[in-house]
Amino acid sequence: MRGAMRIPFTKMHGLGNDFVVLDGRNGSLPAMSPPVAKALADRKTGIGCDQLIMLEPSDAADFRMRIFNADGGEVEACGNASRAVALLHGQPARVETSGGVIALEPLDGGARVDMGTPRFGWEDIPLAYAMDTASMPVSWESLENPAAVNVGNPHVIFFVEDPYAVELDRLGPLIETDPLFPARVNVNVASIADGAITLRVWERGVGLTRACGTGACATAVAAIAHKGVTSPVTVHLPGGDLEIAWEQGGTILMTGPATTSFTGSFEWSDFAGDAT
Ligand SMILES: N[C@@H](CCC[C@H](N)C(=O)O)C(=O)O
Repeated sequence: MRGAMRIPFTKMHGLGNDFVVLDGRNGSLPAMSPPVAKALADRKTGIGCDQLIMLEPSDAADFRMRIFNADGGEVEACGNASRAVALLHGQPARVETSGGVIALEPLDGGARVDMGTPRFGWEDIPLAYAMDTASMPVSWESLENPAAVNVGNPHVIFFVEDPYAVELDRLGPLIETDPLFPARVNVNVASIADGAITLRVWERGVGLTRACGTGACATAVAAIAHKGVTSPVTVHLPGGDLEIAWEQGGTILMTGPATTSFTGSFEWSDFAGDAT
């Protein structure tokens, strides 16, 4: 068993989607694992967050960002955390994620992030079998014919009259875990009015969040590609607004705020036990 090891953290959020960020860019931190991430994310017995973000050295970019959902699962991308990390880093950077290399540009009070190129192939989402991802021939009660887009992580998008009339807390988990999505999926319900998008998201591995950056990117891309919406587009989320720009064949630019809430430290063995 190791001796005491105190780990500093920064608590941050993007539009109320909140993160515990552990800065191991100099290689100083012990290895993160799903059970430790889940314990730290617990809002009653841990620090509490939607995503645990671990920064590590990288051979492919300026540093690496690893993303763990509150359920402990490691995932490929997180738009809001990317802006938070841009704020923390304080200068432009290329960042390796398991969903691809993204580019951060800090702005006053937030950041612009190049989230890379969206993918539309059914194998890219991934789906369990071939189908049209512009209007999928599937439904869950009143939610039907979603679009699917992978923006580093997998999303389905239902365009509806009123996203706030959808029982997303009940339907979200059914869709997230449907066998059609072998990697599970993030579930977006959106409406379009006056050239802008209103969006709510059931996040894979978390549940309802106040905002989802990749959800905003995926929904904006689907709206531009399939619904005639013009880029750039404002996406209204429960926690606030993001601006998303995308042209066919190009990369997605996401602009929005990020905030540091507080800093602190914890004892590694309180969360990792004897695992290290
Ligand atoms: N909150 C995030 C998305 C985090 C990952 C997502 N829940 C997944 O499982 O893919 C964002 O701002 O993009």
